[in-house]
Amino acid sequence: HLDGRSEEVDKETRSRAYTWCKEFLAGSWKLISENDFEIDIVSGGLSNLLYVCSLPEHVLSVGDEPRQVLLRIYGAILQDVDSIVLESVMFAILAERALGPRLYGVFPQGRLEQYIPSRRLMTHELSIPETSAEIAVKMSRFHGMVMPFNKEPKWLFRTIERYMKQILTLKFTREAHIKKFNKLMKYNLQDEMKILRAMLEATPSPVVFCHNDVQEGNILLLANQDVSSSEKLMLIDFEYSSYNYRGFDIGNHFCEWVYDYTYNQWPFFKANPENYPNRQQQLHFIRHYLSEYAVNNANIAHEDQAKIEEEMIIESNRFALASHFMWGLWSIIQAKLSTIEFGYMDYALCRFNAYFRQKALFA
Ligand SMILES: CN(C)c1cc[n+](Cc2ccc(CCc3ccccc3)cc2)cc1
Repeated sequence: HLDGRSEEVDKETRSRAYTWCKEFLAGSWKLISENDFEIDIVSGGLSNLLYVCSLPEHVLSVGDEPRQVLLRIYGAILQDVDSIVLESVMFAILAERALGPRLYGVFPQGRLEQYIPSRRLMTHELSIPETSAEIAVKMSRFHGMVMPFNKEPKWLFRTIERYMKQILTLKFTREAHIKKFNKLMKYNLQDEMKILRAMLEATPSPVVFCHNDVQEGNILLLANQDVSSSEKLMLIDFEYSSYNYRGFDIGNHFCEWVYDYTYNQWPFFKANPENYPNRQQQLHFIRHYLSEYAVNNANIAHEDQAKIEEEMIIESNRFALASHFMWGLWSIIQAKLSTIEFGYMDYALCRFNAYFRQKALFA
């Protein structure tokens, strides 16, 4: 946009947004005219459309109404209604417990959220010690929450089984896909799924409320926080959160140190396997994760603490296998279904190669 103005928001959206803000927000939002109402596009993704709505400078606040809000309009990809309901309940509870953005309005087409001046983290920032320590504490707080959802740890293998079933029905036509798909099928993934399930059933891991996608794109770096603050980050995007094994959230996060999704040429991701956290970096994360609990039972003896840390390293690295396996399957499906320009089949191959390398180390 040559003149630096953000792209125009279409009239229809503008007027719906104005009405939602007028009806759901209090104070000066009721007093402004549609002309005064300011709205800019934040992201026009496929799943959700995001806009920032603002009061104009010359309109004074009446009370403590927010001067800016994030308008989320649920995208064309109609997720089933009950997953929207569940996700909205989850978002509202996390908001009330200050573990996520505030929630100002909920309606069938979308919702009004706190607009948080921030940027998303980049892959290379995950390994910065202070950043990694704060991610561990935020994950630990997330895991400490009691949520009104099913507490049976079904999500992991139900999801893997669902993806596996979908894959068996897929028919690839593009030559490039067929070659890679056949390579993947040589891995005999159905037998491998049984081996993985047996290994994880033998790996104790507490069932907690997991985020399930703690990657750089889902971690906000809050603006105007001073550098030394340990409250600089916020976990967002809870659409895949569920009760699940603690080890999955930690192991999956460790895997995400390797994959940079901002690579701007084919296959649009860059894998750096050498970036997977080493033992010292894993211990750093796990110690900060546990420090959140330690406040409660400070009297853990030194050697017990060392034993707990050692077991968590094994637990996390075994569940990292489930992350490779699940997102590898997910990516094969996306190679068929998605219209986004991304090397999903290459990504799947990458994750399964990592799976077999990691298995040789930690199985
Ligand atoms: C469904 N879910 C919670 C996940 C699915 C896949 N992954 C791994 C992953 C993450 C991001 C991507 C890249 C998606 C993308 C596609 C096009 C352009 C930029 C990013 C691929 C695989 C994590 C979580």
